[in-house]
Amino acid sequence: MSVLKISEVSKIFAGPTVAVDKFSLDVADGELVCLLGPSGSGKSTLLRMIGGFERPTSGLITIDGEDITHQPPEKRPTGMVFQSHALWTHMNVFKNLAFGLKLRRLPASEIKQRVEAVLELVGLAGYGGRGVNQLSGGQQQRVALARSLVLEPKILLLDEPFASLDQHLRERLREEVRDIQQRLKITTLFVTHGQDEALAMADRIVVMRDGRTEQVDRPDIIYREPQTPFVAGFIGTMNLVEGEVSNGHFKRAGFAVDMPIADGPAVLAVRPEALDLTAAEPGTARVHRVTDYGTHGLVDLDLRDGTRLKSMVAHPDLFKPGQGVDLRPQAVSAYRDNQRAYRS
Ligand SMILES: Nc1ncnc2c1ncn2[C@@H]1O[C@H](COP(=O)(O)OP(=O)(O)OP(=O)(O)O)[C@@H](O)[C@H]1O
Repeated sequence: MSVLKISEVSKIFAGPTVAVDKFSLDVADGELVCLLGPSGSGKSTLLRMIGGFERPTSGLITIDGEDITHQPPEKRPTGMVFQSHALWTHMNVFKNLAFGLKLRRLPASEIKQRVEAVLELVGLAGYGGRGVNQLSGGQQQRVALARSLVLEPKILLLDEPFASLDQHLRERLREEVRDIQQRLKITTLFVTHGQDEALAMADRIVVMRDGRTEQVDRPDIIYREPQTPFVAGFIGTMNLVEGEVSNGHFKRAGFAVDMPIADGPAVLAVRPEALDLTAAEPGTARVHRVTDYGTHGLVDLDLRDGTRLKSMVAHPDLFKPGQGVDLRPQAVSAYRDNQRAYRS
């Protein structure tokens, strides 16, 4: 059952800049959807329109069937956590969380009980009396999350909430948020430009480009079956090779792959882990560099025209710079302009 329905929503800023361009999406109850895309692709603008902090130029947003397109933020059943958490520094943690509940005129005993429960949920039990400035960055971000959760929103909106934190803490917090989200079964939209974050957390990923959807799918499908060269190049490491298809073969500088599509220019996409190497002289390609990561190796290699590819290998010690290799791609996609991927 879809809870949130975004239909043909656009936002055009003066300029004019089309930040979001006829964007549509249905989000199911309890789902966590990541909006992923490069800087300027319209992720934050879209989220802000759902939260009521930006007015759509056109289109419709409904929650549980109710049109909320032009409702002010405080009237919507949404809670938003921003990158800069904007906690009230003159109030302690408890007061930060209690504020919104007081506005709703809840009895003091219920406020206390709800604040304590949510502090427990975000791993900050007993921190109510602390000043906000006495907390670490990660703890402040947990308080910001708690401040949204305590109001029991129907939909949680997170706009790069961990962007200012270091890598280690970011990974920990995203696991915590995923746990909390699943425990509460709260429908969540999460903006990030971290692909790892999206792959690790999301039920579905929306890859955005220029205010539009490039692909919406489960993370594993986005990774394994990117529908466009843009998605292929944006998520994970991908070898993208421009070449020509003729007589059922894709060709580039002596590198040939069966590709039973019509003749013409095409882009071939193959993941490093799907590009097997065997030693061969002179071979189709030459090893440029070998990097041993302990668990696996990465071989940088050059086709005869200098096109650089990457291959992931189990035994990096088998390869040396300057050595010739043949390439055996296991799973490839090929793209034509404006067409869906062909896979073999
Ligand atoms: N208030 C504004 N006035 C004018 N243009 C704006 C405004 N806010 C955003 N934009 C423009 O709209 C486009 C989308 O911006 P948005 O912040 O939504 O992208 P984003 O994908 O969230 O980027 P980032 O990852 O850098 O936050 C950009 O071209 C941006 O410059």
